[in-house]
Amino acid sequence: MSIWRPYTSVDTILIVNFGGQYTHLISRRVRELSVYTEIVHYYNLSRDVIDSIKPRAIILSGGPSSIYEENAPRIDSWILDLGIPVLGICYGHQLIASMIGGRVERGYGEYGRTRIRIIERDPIFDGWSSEEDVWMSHSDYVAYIPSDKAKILAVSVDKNYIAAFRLIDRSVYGVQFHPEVIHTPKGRKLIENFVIGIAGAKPMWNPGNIIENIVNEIRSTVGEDEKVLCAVSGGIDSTTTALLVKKAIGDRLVAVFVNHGLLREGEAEEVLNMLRNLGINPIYIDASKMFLDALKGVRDCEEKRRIIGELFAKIFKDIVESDKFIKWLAQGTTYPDVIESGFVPGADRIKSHHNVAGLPSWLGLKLLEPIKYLYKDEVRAIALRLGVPEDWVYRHPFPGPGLAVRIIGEITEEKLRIVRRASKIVEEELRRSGLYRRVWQAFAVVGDDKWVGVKGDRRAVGYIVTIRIVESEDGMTADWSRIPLDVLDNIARRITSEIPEVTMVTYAITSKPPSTIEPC
Ligand SMILES: Nc1ncnc2c1ncn2[C@@H]1O[C@H](COP(=O)(O)OP(=O)(O)OP(=O)(O)O)[C@@H](O)[C@H]1O
Ligand SMILES: O=c1[nH]c(=O)c2[nH+]cn([C@@H]3O[C@H](COP(=O)(O)O)[C@@H](O)[C@H]3O)c2[nH]1
Ligand SMILES: NC(=O)CC[C@H](N)C(=O)O
Ligand SMILES: [Mg+2]
Repeated sequence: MSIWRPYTSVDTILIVNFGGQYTHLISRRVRELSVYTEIVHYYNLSRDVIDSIKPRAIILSGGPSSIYEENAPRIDSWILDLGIPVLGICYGHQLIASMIGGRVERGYGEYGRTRIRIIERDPIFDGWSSEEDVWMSHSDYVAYIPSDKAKILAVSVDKNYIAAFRLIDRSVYGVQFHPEVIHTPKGRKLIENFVIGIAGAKPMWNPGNIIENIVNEIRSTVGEDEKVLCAVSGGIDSTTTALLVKKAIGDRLVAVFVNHGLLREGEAEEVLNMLRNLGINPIYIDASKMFLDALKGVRDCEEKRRIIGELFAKIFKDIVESDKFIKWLAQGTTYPDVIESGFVPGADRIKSHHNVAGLPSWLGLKLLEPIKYLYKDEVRAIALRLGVPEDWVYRHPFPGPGLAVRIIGEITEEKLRIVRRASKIVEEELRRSGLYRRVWQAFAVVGDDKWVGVKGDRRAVGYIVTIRIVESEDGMTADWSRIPLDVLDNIARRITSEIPEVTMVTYAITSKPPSTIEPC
C-alpha cells in the first residue's frame, strides 16, 4: 500500500488499529508529547508501510476481539523482530503474548479502576510507585507467557493477572491496562517513558514544523501553473486549509465563499471581513435565492443535504469551467474524518456529512487535503500561528448545510428568521457569561410544533424553540452542558420577548449517543 506522507522529516510513532475505542486517544497522547503519529488498520500493515513510515516505535491498540477466536485480527510476528520498540495495549498486549507462545483465556474480567503492583523495575515504569491505580477494560487475560521469552513486570493486586510484561532483551512491551485514558493517572508518564525514553523519539511536532512540512508538500504536489480551488465557509478547517495553500502557492489559490441563505445572522459580512484581513480574497457568490427556492417544500433532512450538496457542486463546476488552470480542490478534511470514513466494515451511516464524501468526481479535480493528518486542536494551533484572530480560532463548528439542519420540517422564511435570532441570543448570552469557549456547540432549533401561550392577556399560539448546548472533544460523542440555570433563564426570557412568534423555549438534555448533536 502506498500512502501519501507529508511529514517525512519528523520522528513518527506508528499505531496499529485493532478497532479499539481509544485508538485516537493513544494518538493524541503521543502528539501531546510533540511527536507525530500515524494510524494504520491492522489489515493494511505491511513491510512497505514500515519502510515508508520508518516509525521510531509501534503501538498496538486495544480492540473488541478475542485473540483465541477463529477470525481474530492478527499481524505477522516479524513486527517483533525489527528492532523497533513495540507497545501492545490491552488487545495488543494479548496479541503479543499469543505471538510468543503464551496463552490467552476468558477470565473474570477487570473493568474500571484497578490496582496493580510492579514486581520488576523497568524504564517503562519510571516515575511509578510500586503500587498504582490503572484503568482496565478487558474480559480476556494472559494466563501464561513463556518465561524464557518474557518477563512479567506487573500484576493486578486483586486477581493476580499479568498487568505488564516485557520480552527478554527487547524493547517489546505489553500492558493489559489503558495508559491513554485519563483514569490511569500515571498513563501519560508511561507513554512518555515509552515514546521519548525507550524509543528515543525527538519532540519535533510543533506548529512551526507542521506548517513548513505542509507548505513544502503543497508546493511539490501542485504543478507550477496549476490553480487550487478551495471552498471556504469561515470555519476553522477550511480557513486554515486556504491559508496553507495561499502560503504555498500565493495567488494560484482560488477561494470561494457561497452564501446559501442558511448562514447565521451577520455571518456573510463577518466571514468576508475576516478572510480579507488574512489576505484571502474569496470569490463571493450570493446564491441564497437559488438554494431557498430549491429547498421549498422539502421536509426531509438528508434530502436537504443532498440538494445543498448538489447546488454547491454545480456552483463549483461553473467556476472550474471558467478557468482551465484549476486542477485541484483543497478540502479541510481532518484526521478523525480519514480514519472514521469507509474503513469500518458494517458501520452505519448516521448522517451524510459531505466534507468526508468529497465533491463529485465529475468535477474532474484532484483532491488536496493538507490538514488530513491533524486533530482539531492542532488545526487551531497552526491557525493561531498563521494569524487567525483568537475569536475565530475558537468559534464553534457550524455544519456546511447551515441552518437547514437546525430547522425541522420545511424551511420557511419565518422559521429561518426565528432560528437566526434565537441562535444569536444563545451565542450572546454564552459569551456574556464567559461560557462560550467551554462548550463545543450552542444553538437554537425550530420545528413545526406549537405551544399555546398568553401574551398581553391574549391567547397566542407560537413556535417551540429548543436550545442545544453540548460539550464534546470531537463531536463523535457529546454530553449536554450543565450550564447555570440563570443563564438558561436569560436565554429563554430574551427569546420569548424578542421573537414574538415564540411561546416556549425548551432545553435538550440527551447526550450523544443515543441522540445526535444536530436535530436532523
Ligand atoms: N458557505 C460555504 N461556502 C463555501 N464552502 C463551504 C460553505 N460551507 C461549507 N463549505 C465547504 O464545506 C466544507 C465542510 O464544512 P464544515 O462545516 O464541515 O467544515 P469547516 O467549515 O471548514 O470547519 P468547521 O468544522 O470548523 O465548521 C468546508 O470546509 C468548506 O470547504
Ligand atoms: O459539515 C457538516 N455537514 C453536515 O451535514 C453536518 N451535520 C452535522 N454536522 C456537525 O457534525 C458534528 C456531529 O453532529 P451530529 O451529532 O449531529 O451528527 C456536529 O459538530 C455537527 O454540527 C455537520 N457538519
Ligand atoms: N479493551 C480491549 O482491548 C479488550 C481486549 C479483549 N477483547 C478483552 O476483552 O480482553
Ligand atoms: Mg463549518
